[in-house]
Amino acid sequence: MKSVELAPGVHWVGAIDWNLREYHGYTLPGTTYNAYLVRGEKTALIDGAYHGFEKEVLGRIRSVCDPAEIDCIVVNHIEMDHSGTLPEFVRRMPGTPIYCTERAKAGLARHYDTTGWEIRVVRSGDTLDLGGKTLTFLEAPMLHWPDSMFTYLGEDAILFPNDAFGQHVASAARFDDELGIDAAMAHAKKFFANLIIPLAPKVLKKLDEVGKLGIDIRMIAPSHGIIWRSHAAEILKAYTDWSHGVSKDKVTIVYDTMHGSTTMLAKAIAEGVMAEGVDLRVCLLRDGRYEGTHRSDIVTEILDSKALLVGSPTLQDEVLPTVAGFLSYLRGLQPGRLTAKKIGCGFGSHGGMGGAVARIEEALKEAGIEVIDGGFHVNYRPDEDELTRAYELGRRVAQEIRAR
Ligand SMILES: Cc1cc2nc3c(=O)[nH]c(=O)nc-3n(C[C@H](O)[C@H](O)[C@H](O)COP(=O)(O)O)c2cc1C
Repeated sequence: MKSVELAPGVHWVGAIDWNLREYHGYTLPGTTYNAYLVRGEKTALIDGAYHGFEKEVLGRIRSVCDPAEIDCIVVNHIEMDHSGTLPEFVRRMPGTPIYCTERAKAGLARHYDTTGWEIRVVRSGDTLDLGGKTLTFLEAPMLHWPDSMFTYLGEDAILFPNDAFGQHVASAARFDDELGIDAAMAHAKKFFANLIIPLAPKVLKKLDEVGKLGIDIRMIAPSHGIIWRSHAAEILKAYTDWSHGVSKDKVTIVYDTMHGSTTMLAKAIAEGVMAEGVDLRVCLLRDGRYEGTHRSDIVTEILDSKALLVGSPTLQDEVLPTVAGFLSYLRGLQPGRLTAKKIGCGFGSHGGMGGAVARIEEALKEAGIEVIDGGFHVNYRPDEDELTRAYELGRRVAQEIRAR
């Protein structure tokens, strides 16, 4: 097992979960659980990994020092993908002080039997002097759990922000310049779209707070994925842009169908959007017969789209289950919390009663999307006139976003 040096006395000692393909509703090509050793006169371990990765992390630590030499453990976030190794580490290193926030202390006790654990609560601005290396703590509540905090290593200007700026990717690359900036940004964007969107106002506030501290950030070492060594400024800017909802003139159409009528509408709308020269993604939700686009990839497309059109036929007075699942996921992510608001509308086919389009538009509003155009629905197969009206809807949406 090898560690990877970030700076003299600072090592990555994390674990690679090569085969993880799904995590809280999000598809991923594996991930890493990043833990770091910081060695001054004393040695600190920052974060950990999921239960089951103890041997891997300990093996990497051993390539730097005897685990018995660890003087303290920093828990930036209690979620089990970072704290799962903690019980075993405490068992092996009894009495080792654990530094975390007040809420983390309470949360750890809800996950593990913390009897006898030496937990020391820290607050923003508190420091831990390791002798030649100084850790400063910054509470970051709800980025992304109540217990979250960032740790800053002043001497090397390295920020350990746990999940913030992370990405789910399993690779031999440990650094942004090794993976390539385009791939690193693409993974970071998907992570932001699936986890961070509802926290956008908090991200902007925290970035402002960090900016006012005037600290130098040369490297950002998150708890998942690659370490931002050459492109720290770019990922900071990307987080600012994504939180502000900086978007392209781009429309995302998401739909599912039983017999193809809603597909006909989606395609006619798409033609209208393209006729206006606006960028477009058309995403079929998985319905078992076709390999559709997964909701976690769809929300990544929505992040930088200005408009979202959602289509479904009516099924028992409802939307199709695939569409319902997508809308539920979208409501949770709350794209309305991004500074720039998105526009949207519903469309679909029905057998006379309808209902799906109204449900879609209700859900879009609840997600914070401004609903325009009052919904577009047809009875059974759309005729030529209805397809022309669908095409015109596409044109109108494209014109509207260009005008904004
Ligand atoms: C099981 C089932 C339930 C349906 N329930 C409704 C309904 O509650 N209200 C309605 O207006 N149409 C209902 N329909 C009719 C469909 O909405 C209609 O066939 C529509 O054109 C299908 O669109 P698609 O071709 O995009 O799948 C139902 C159809 C099926 C197969």
